Amino acid sequence: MNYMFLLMVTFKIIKKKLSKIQEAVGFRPSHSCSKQKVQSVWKSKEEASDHDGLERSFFLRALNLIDNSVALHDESNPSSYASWMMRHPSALRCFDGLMKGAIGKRIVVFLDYDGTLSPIVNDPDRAFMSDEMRAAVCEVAKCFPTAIISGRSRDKVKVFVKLSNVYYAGSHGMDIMAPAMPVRSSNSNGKHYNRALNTMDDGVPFQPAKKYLPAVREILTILQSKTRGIQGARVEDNGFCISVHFRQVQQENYGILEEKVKSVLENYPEFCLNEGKKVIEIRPSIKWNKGHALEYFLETLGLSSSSNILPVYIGDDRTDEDAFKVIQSRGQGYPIIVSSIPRDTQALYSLRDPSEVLIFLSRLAKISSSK
Ligand SMILES: O=P(O)(O)OC[C@H]1O[C@H](O[C@H]2O[C@H](CO)[C@@H](O)[C@H](O)[C@H]2O)[C@H](O)[C@@H](O)[C@@H]1O
Repeated sequence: MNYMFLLMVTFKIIKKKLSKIQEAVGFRPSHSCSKQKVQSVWKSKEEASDHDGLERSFFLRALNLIDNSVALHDESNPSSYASWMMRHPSALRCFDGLMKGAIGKRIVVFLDYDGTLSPIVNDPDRAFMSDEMRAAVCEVAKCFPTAIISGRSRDKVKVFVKLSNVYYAGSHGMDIMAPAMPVRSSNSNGKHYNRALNTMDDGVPFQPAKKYLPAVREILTILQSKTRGIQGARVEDNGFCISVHFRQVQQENYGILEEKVKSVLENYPEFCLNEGKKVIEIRPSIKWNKGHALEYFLETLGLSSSSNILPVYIGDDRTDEDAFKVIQSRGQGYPIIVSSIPRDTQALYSLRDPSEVLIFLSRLAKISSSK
């Protein structure tokens, strides 16, 4: 009796908390997004993840709500997040179905870093992943070939992840350390692909933008000096790409910063700009992205032409859409977006935030070890 009462009170508190968060996030239907709206949606997500994400995750974890679809149902605005979730259902809610679909197939796991394995934070140098997350990724990698594909430099993401049994690609896939030779896999015999990868050999680098490296270095130096006067602006060396962060820049200086970056790039026509989460990303204009990196890994793993492979890709950023598209066009695999707001995406499934990614990965590892 007391237990029931306690449970009801806790549930009410959480419901109240969640509705406050939903208000703060300002859910909007994705189908009616104009360019302007898309930008403000991104802004809302930033605010939500910065202020409310951790608190909400704490509450969900405290209740051990693995399937939170009920708690997330927005009754006052059924056309927004709830309808988006109908089109991009929770990968946790669908977990059993997804695993049924994976029987007899070889799962290969691809993970983005920022916003997926680690929460978005103000200081890019402090975007640490939790020990829990590291352990979950490690367990997954023992069961399935696993690669991290990040916009960061490969070295930096490796320093954050600190695992030796995963493959790494940095610079949005332009710096890959791939398996030295196709990995021979055991016949899955109708079971999940569970070839353990306990250690990683040195691998072979693949760097399709290598010839642009001297220009990247030049641009980096120029940008560092040109943006020095803008308080909060930060230039990050991502190997073959550069990030100019404006998360801590006063809003009235956004335009000035953007103009400076654009003026530098006028002298480097072979480079292009993309906007990420409060970051301008500069990269060589070559036809190579996270989707190509995914295909490259499959190729070097010796799995590319296999009809029964099942790539699972989890990511939260616009650059991850290229990988989602590849999975969609292969017609095999699970593209999963990490988002707490409706977004236009090629992903088929969703997870709200890194805390849900953690639960998903933990379940994935358990499923395999229980086979
Ligand atoms: O492909 P990713 O691994 O997701 O990398 C994309 C960018 O992630 C990082 O920036 C983002 O996360 C930071 C830390 O949470 C945050 O401060 C920043 O505002 C976000 O944009 C990274 O620092 C960038 O270089 C990557 O391009």
